Amino acid sequence: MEEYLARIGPADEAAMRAATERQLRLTKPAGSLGVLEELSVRVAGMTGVCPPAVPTAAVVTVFAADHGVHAQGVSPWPQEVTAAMLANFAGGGAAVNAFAANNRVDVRVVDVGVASDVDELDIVHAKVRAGTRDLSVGKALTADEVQAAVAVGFELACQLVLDGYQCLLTGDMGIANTTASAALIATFSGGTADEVTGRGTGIDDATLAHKTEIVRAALALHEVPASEPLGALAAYGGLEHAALAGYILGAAANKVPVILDGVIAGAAALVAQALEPAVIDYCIAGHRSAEPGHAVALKTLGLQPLVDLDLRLGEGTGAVLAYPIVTCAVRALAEMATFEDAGIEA
Ligand SMILES: O=C(O)c1ccc[n+]([C@@H]2O[C@H](COP(=O)([O-])O)[C@@H](O)[C@H]2O)c1
Ligand SMILES: Cc1cc2nc[nH]c2cc1C
Repeated sequence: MEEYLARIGPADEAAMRAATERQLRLTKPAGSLGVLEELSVRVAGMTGVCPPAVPTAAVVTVFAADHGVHAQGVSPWPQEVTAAMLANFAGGGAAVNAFAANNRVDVRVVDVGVASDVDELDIVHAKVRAGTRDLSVGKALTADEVQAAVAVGFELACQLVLDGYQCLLTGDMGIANTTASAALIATFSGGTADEVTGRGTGIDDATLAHKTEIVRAALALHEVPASEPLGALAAYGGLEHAALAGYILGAAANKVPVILDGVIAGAAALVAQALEPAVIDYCIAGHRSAEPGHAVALKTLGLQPLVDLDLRLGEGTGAVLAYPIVTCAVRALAEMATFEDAGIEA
């Protein structure tokens, strides 16, 4: 872990200054591209280059895992749906596949902790254990399991950058993972169980009240302070959250932008931020999920979401939807004429 964190430094100030100055010379009124201007400056800072290369090679990695807390009746869906959806991702039939095809984003699928074995050839088999233990009765993971899952995400991010990807997107699949997300978000934001617990895939009022009680009791049982991010992963899981935290750290270590999806990615990013605050310099919030804990997470992360369309699917759909906004922002900075080029008196 120390070795991973030592590789992460803050964004490049000189590249950001150059990008801010270049934005003023492009053929448009200053500030008229709104949030896209700031986004392009941030990408210059991440990559250390002005103007940065347009990140046309992008990949969304869907980390999948199961959750012992499913036994408490916190999700309306059977656990087997996690494994079934892995086969669907591999077959190209999920929403994330459709969005990715539309936006020319590659899809990688990783089994980091699915309860049953998925035999698909087209997925990365990196199972740390077959689902977490129930976070409502004890620790979800051991310290070694946390470390192993973080390493899966970090090492994969490094490999993807070696493969030529210039932008990494987060995705997740795991029935019951909005419960673990809520506990993690409460830990790092200081929010209450009521504020961070939501309907996930879609539960009724009675199940929401029960799920909120599970989160409240788990927070009281484990009492992990925000200063112990690995302890929080051990207490609540999940294996996909740990792998996502590693993946986000890996993107930052390689100076590559990482576009975050919804509430699961938000929870994982909070873990990464607690481990190394500079990681946020490399994070772009793709969207704001309808799950209430996500807005709380984004506030603590200090990130403004690019898209807000009431999505609450996961899989990386919100990140893939936001990706062309990122390429437009960078392409404008890189390819627009300056007033000088165009012979326009500014
Ligand atoms: O990305 C989000 O913000 C999001 C919000 C609600 C649900 N999900 C997805 O739904 C699953 C978890 O929902 P649940 O109700 O089983 O906890 C998991 O596969 C997530 O990818 C994802
Ligand atoms: C069908 C289905 C697809 C999903 N994709 C991400 N989470 C999901 C949960 C369900 C239930």
